[in-house]
Amino acid sequence: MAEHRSAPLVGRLVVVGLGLIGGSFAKGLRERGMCREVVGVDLDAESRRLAVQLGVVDRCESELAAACVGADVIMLAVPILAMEKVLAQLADLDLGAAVLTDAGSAKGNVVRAARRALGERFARFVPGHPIAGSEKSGVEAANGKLYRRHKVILTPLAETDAGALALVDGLWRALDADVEHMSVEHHDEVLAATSHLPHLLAFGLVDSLAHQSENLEIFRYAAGGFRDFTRIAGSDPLMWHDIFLANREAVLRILDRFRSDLDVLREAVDRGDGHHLLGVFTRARVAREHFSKILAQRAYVDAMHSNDLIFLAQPGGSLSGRIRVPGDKSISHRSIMLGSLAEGTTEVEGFLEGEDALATIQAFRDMGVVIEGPHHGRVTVHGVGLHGLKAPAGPLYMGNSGTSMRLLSGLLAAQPFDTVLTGDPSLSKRPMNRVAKPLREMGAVIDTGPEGRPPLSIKGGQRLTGMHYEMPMASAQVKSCLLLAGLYAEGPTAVTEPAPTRDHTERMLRGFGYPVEVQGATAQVESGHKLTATHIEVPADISSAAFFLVAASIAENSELVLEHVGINPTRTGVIDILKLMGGDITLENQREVGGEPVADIRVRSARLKGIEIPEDLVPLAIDEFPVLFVAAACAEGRTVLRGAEELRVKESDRIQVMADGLQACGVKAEPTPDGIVIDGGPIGGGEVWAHGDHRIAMSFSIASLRASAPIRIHDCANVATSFPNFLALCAQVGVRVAREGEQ
Ligand SMILES: O=C(O)C1=C[C@@H](OP(=O)(O)O)[C@@H](O)[C@H](O)C1
Ligand SMILES: C=C(OP(=O)(O)O)C(=O)O
Repeated sequence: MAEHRSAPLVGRLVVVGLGLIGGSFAKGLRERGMCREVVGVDLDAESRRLAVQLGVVDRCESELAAACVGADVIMLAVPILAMEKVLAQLADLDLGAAVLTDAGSAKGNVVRAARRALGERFARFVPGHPIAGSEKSGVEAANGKLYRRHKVILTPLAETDAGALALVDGLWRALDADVEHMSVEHHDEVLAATSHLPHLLAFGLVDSLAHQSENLEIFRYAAGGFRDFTRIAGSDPLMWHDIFLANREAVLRILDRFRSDLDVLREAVDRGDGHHLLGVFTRARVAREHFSKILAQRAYVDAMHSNDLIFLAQPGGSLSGRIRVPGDKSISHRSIMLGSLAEGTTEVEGFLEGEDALATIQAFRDMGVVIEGPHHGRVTVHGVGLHGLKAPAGPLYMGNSGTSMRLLSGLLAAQPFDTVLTGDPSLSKRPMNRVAKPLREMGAVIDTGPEGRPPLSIKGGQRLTGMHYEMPMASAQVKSCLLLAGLYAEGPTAVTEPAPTRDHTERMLRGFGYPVEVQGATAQVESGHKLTATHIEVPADISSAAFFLVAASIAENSELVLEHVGINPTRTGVIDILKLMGGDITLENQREVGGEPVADIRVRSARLKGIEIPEDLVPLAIDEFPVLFVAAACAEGRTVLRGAEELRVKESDRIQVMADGLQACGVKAEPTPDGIVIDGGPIGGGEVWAHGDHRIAMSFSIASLRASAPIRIHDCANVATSFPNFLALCAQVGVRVAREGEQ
């Protein structure tokens, strides 16, 4: 590959210290033609000889003074405790307008030394730290690409010259590093925690075991954990000795904090407190997975590309086979919420391992609940009882999940501690007054962002009073929110809905032994009872199955069985609507599992026709409309939807976004304030935008089955919120959609 070359940024670069770090900096800039000349200085003659031989530098000098003549940039890459001496030597030289920078792993002491030594010239010193260690060392290991996609932290001070900073920043960027600027203090704290403390523990553990063991015999058995944990104890002792002396204050602060956590762990082991241990271990494991993802992304996601995950759907195809789509999202959320508030241990099976349900798990972990899993859909929730939640350390992040935020707001309004609920950009646009207002009527103290949007700040320690609330819109989230608040309120809390909505909360409360009275459109609870842990089997999500119900209906020669799908009558609107359109759908093997009806659903290709969708079916199919619009586009004649304004406040404005996408594919689709009018006809290919809405992304993937050319769908990452294995199941049954570039 041709090396990327540009006009030289600097005339003469001097690199002091030709180890891995300095050598790689010199070599990378030299290879890219960023300097007219690169001069190396090192005390070691062999390093100097090798540096020239390996093309790391143009020439070498043994004396600092000789090397620095005419220098434009001087990089100090010497051991950190040698920095002070080199800086003092530099102070005696005439450096003209040269810019100085360094690559030391601790910044506080280098900056102090530089300020002392350089006087006026301190403004031309740009402190830096490339985070790119390697087990290799020495100039022989110098690698011009070492810094590619690695973080480089610059810690400029108030007096640092802006031009000098821009120059050093530009050099690192020329090496494809991700440059960040932060304060000296922040740098040293962060590095003490993420790098210095782990090294101290690794060195300390190996040494401690080595001198305790009489004959070192134990190391013969020290495979796995020991080897992994102590890999970094193989690092350069002299270098680390320097780092700990240089960053002493920050290391001591983090070490003290860790020591007190370690004491708590010790006490838990001593007391046989498995609950505490499990709490620490499960939280740590999730945190570790989270970090690994962040780290992996750094390695694979090119900074040039944004986060736009594109699905490319190829035209045509037919479906066959039997599949089970992932667990029901609504039921998964509730299993964690009620399991956490129950007394005893709740086992959940079939749990949705999608980001929305994981956000709910994380929120309860943040409030001190020990939750094991999910592992292959199994989750174990160690309930803390209705009054056992603890104050979280920071805001609870709900990601993309409206259900998490709205249901939790009811529960949190009644807790003794304050909470703040935040979400991603999509959730941050969604209306929260629908829950905040009635909760305030019950005595809750809640602040929202502008126009009733997140974040929600909920004040703890309020006494809630039950009430009878007539909901202005048919929303299971609002109903559930108020019922959860009602578990803590004085007197009965009743909610009347204008039309039936999903009743998973009512069913599951009963499953946990909590009395719920339902009369007609009104559900009522009263405080003073308790939840008792139970076993929950989550059926497959009919909202996810819906994509395949439509897919197998519109694609020719298709027959598909969707196994173990939840067919709670408050959720089956999609089946009713497809049947009204002429769909060939049969329910087999109907049964009840843990209080929820379940069936295998067989669906075959059918000639669909347009219909006027009965308004009473709207709340029963609320999440399925995006894909039902695709069915309408493939149907003969006109389909009209009314009374569905709620679709405008989901993860996206689903009426507008679907209309835009269908139109882009040549379909006649006219949005109305509360619905849409779609005339069935041919579907072309096209470029569409999912606007971060999982259901839009999946709907256009399905539309491709009847398209005449590929459909390119932008912004699909959120498919993982509800249906993480969507693409794999598509491939399994014959829908030809994949991430762009992976076909
Ligand atoms: O209670 C629930 O689990 C849900 C209720 C519905 O929202 P609304 O109550 O806002 O209609 C639905 O759209 C959402 O996906 C899940
Ligand atoms: C509306 C949805 O979810 P939520 O409100 O939980 O974000 C959905 O999944 O379609």
